Amino acid sequence: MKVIQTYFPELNEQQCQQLEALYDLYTDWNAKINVISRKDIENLYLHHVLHSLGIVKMLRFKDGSSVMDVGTGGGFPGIPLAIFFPNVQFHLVDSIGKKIKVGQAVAEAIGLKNITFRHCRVEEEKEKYDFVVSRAVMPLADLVKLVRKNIKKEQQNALPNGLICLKGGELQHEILPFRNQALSLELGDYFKEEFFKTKKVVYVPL
Ligand SMILES: C[S@@+](CC[C@H](N)C(=O)[O-])C[C@H]1O[C@@H](n2cnc3c(N)ncnc32)[C@H](O)[C@@H]1O
Repeated sequence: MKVIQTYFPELNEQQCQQLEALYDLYTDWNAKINVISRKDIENLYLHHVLHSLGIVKMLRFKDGSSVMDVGTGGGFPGIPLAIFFPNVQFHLVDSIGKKIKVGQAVAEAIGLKNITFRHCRVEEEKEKYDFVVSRAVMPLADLVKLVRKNIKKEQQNALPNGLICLKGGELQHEILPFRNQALSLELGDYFKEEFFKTKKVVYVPL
């Protein structure tokens, strides 16, 4: 948890308490329904919470914005982002009902009010949002195809509406079709831990 406060000292007491509570909640839920690799639960804050907050380095969503997390699993990156941006509305979708149940239980336990959940495939979701976020769900080109319908026309943020993804490893070929519009950030430039050396945040306006 300390690592989160080191990089985001602006978090208030309520946000810190909510983040703090995640460890026990995910440890308990993960023992019943696997949403994080079991040996990785020890690294919850570094590998999952801080990684999710990497999206903040690309864009600070304006109050009143709406964001959909596609393939959220147990709530990443949606839950850490909903804690970080209490005045932004988040909608988390996943095609596996059991995983959505975990996210819902965690959000309820920490009293998150700015979050809704839906058990569905993103193909079925028709609502529109300012941004879509995602981690470890599908190749960029597939995601772009599926979520274009979910992006609002009206703009209110510092970047035009679009998709912001957390990606690892070699990305050149995935980004190629979008190279003229996409922006990518190396998370290693912001977070010094080894884990982030290969991690990137990619933005595609839609
Ligand atoms: C590897 S997990 C990643 C979960 C979470 N984003 C994380 O980083 O911990 C991929 C998730 O995407 C979901 N998923 C894959 N295709 C999907 C689709 N078409 N619509 C909704 N969810 C999908 C799967 O059910 C799975 O929970």
